[in-house]
Amino acid sequence: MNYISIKDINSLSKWVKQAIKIKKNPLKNQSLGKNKTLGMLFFNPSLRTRLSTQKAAMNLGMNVMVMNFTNEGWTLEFEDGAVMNSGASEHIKEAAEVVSQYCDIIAIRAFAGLVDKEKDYQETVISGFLKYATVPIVNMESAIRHPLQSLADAITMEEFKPRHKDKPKVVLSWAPHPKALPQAVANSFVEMMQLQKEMEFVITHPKGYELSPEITKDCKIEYDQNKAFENADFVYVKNWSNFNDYGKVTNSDPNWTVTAEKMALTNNGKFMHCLPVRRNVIVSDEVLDGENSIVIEQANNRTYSAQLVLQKILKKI
Ligand SMILES: NCCC[C@H](NC(=O)CCC(=O)O)C(=O)O
Ligand SMILES: NC(=O)OP(=O)(O)O
Repeated sequence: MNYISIKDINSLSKWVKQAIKIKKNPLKNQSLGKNKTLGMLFFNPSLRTRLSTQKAAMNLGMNVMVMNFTNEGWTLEFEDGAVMNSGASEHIKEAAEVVSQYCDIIAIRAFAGLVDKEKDYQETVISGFLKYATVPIVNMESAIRHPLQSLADAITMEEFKPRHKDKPKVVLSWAPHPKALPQAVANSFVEMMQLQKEMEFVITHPKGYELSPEITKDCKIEYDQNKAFENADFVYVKNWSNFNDYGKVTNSDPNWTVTAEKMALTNNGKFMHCLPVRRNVIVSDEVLDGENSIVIEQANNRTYSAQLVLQKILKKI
């Protein structure tokens, strides 16, 4: 079993319930991972994913090895048949198979390059590991997906959803950012929301910032952010760079920053963000520090999302 996308989950509601159960007693399965090794490979920076996944593995009694490829690993080649006479030192064929000798599960973080859309949307790095590794693979944010995040988001929404409402309203809102960021978090949030039967879902972003139609399918898009926020129970905020004009920042309109005035349009809505977040660019201090901000609980739930995934894989190996 691999965990590459939220679609690897057979029943989201069951998984969310199981994760909430783990949260109540996280050390219950401390012998499940005994003498098993998790290898965590990072091609990009991380705070939450690195520590929460490591913590999850420790809760299961696993050993953990972390390797940072940004400055420690050999540069890898992913193309079959490449003549490796410049740049990359090692082919993914050997690298993935070698890491598989030392690890029982391999977790990988490899962001989108945001230069070559086709390469990114083919998931070159994680697909290379899937092809050549001989052990299960866990996605810690690939070019186009962040399924450990969206599982933690689902857990958090289950904990905070208003109990009196049949169909809570959830809004995914784009917000400005100075740098070009991947679409992965937004893509996975959308894919997770498509599995939520009991929630109303709206995406809001400036015109031209549409995510891949293969991801959003028939999701409702509302270009008026204020209108989208009306009566919302959860506002999930994230910047992503342009998918059409690929990887470009074509809009940095501060009117899209989430402020207390905008949150006042909601149904006492909760503010969510995967973090790290740029204060007073994505969201005002007032909202982020306010009592409806649930970003810290979201980050806390990353441990239980990772622990559930590792637990399920460990039971199969
Ligand atoms: N893993 C959570 C988000 C990671 C990444 N954010 C960032 O790179 C933000 C960096 C900055 O604000 O400089 C993203 O959007 O995919
Ligand atoms: N939310 C998240 O994945 O954070 P890190 O990038 O710090 O791991």
